[in-house]
Amino acid sequence: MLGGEHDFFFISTALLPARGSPEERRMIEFSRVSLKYAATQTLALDDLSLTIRKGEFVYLVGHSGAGKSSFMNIILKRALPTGGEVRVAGQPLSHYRGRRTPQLRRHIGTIFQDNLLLDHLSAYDNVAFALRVTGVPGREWPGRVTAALRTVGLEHKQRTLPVQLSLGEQQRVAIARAIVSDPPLLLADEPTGNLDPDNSREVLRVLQQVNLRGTTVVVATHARDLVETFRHRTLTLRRGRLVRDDALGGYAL
Ligand SMILES: Nc1ncnc2c1ncn2[C@@H]1O[C@H](COP(=O)(O)OP(=O)(O)OP(=O)(O)O)[C@@H](O)[C@H]1O
Repeated sequence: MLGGEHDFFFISTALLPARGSPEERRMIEFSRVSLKYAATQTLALDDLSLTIRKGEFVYLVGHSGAGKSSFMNIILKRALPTGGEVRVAGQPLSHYRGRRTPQLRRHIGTIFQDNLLLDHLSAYDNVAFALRVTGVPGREWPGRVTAALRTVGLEHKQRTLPVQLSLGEQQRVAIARAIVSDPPLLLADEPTGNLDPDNSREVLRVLQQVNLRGTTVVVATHARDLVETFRHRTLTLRRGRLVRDDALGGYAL
């Protein structure tokens, strides 16, 4: 799948690395990136350099305030770096200005804590909503939505409203919504924040399954037990700097 159907991410070819080159296998590249929030003069990211390759599953860990959400927000262009360069799928983020910003976001699935479901829509309609906003033809919705809900084990709850679902189920609907458009990149910020251990492990299993289908997955988390149980490369941030990069995983805080 990599390099196949995910190629649609590569919009402008003029600026892109040559096919098959090491550069082409990179999904996220931060080169000496800084982010200072103007209002508070907080240096949230400090000269941060790192690379995440296509198809990787990576944890981002660090104490509260270490810069994990800021890292995600830069990738989504919710925050602009005050220094350095960021590339996503080989494309400099500066390429996605103005009306191109939605093009970028359309190809990145997000699972954020504040990513609430729409209360008045069923699980099915919440997931279909993601296809509607990305312009997928209506005839494709039933098959894709059902498949996404099946992936998260909720095929039988398609017509259920969020209020009638448990927190864990709601989180799984949010995951289905994030993966239904088959994004090449999935960013999850504390995806198990409000969940009990069983539901947290279930969410991790689903994210791993999505990763096995070719999606690059980045998970920011405080959940030490999950990082230790489901081992993947783990990047540790401290005060906006990368202080550890453990290829074999492990929680070193
Ligand atoms: N919009 C903002 N304006 C000003 N400062 C901010 C803003 N967002 C974050 N910060 C500050 O930037 C630093 C990094 O915050 P960030 O949210 O990236 O950390 P985090 O690692 O995600 O923390 P947590 O684990 O608590 O979610 C913190 O000092 C925070 O107070």
